[in-house]
Amino acid sequence: MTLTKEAVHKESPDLKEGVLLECRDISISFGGIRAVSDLTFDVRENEVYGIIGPNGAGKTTVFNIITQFYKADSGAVLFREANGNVIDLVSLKTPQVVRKGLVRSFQNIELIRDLSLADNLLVGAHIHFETSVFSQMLRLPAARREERVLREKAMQVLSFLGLTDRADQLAAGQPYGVLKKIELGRALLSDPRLIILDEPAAGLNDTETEDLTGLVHAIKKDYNCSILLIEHDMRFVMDICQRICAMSFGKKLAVGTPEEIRAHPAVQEAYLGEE
Ligand SMILES: Nc1ncnc2c1ncn2[C@@H]1O[C@H](COP(=O)(O)OP(=O)(O)OP(=O)(O)O)[C@@H](O)[C@H]1O
Repeated sequence: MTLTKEAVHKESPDLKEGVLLECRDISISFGGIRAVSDLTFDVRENEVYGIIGPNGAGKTTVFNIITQFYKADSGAVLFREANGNVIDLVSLKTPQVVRKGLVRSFQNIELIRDLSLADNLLVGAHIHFETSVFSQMLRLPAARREERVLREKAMQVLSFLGLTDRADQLAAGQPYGVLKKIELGRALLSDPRLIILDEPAAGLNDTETEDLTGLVHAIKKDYNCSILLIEHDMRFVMDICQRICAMSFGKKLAVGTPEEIRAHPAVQEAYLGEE
């Protein structure tokens, strides 16, 4: 029996129209510390959404809960798949979450210095291979075909990033801004529905940060995906996000547009200084 779209929705957890991801009442404790406490927020389709908060507010823990690296003590992480079906990610393991189109890029760049930028893009793409490890090892035709398609896709991503000229250059010795772009490129290679970025502007100079702002806008438009980010650089967050969730001590202080967050008294007190 084939299920109609309506039937799939009926059996799925409920998610508001236009919402891609919702963390619903998520909580987690480590020992006696409640790192995240009954937190609810949602990210819409094709939205850039920021999470801000002082050190230890629980931001990274939220990312770890979304990607199922940590299992929440309670709550749900609802996600709309490409076919419209809504699932609770809590029932999945991290690699399965990645296959659903949620990709995370880390604050620490993890590139292989002695590989070209193109090859660095392809590292990690193996998770999306359809062919078996066996056929990849034996380099059977199907595996070779798949590798060729991925390589072409990597070249498209490099072109999008403005790095075609550097495709064959080693990662070693590249400017930090270029390495950061390759990190982002890895996420793009996997047809993401949601890209999760941990402090993408950390360590970038002003020009590189401006460049990244343009790139995030272009990703949203050309790849038609959403971006969820943690960032301490307030100017960058305010420039780039449609909505922001401000956290403090594991709890939500406020959600709103950059203007609303900037003007929110509790947020001013917590992060921006009372002035
Ligand atoms: N695996 C863990 N074991 C024990 N405590 C943890 C663990 N992960 C996070 N915590 C605690 O949870 C709290 C929230 O940490 P988290 O790293 O999420 O904060 P953050 O907002 O990302 O901070 P920062 O901006 O400094 O990265 C902190 O008190 C931290 O020590």
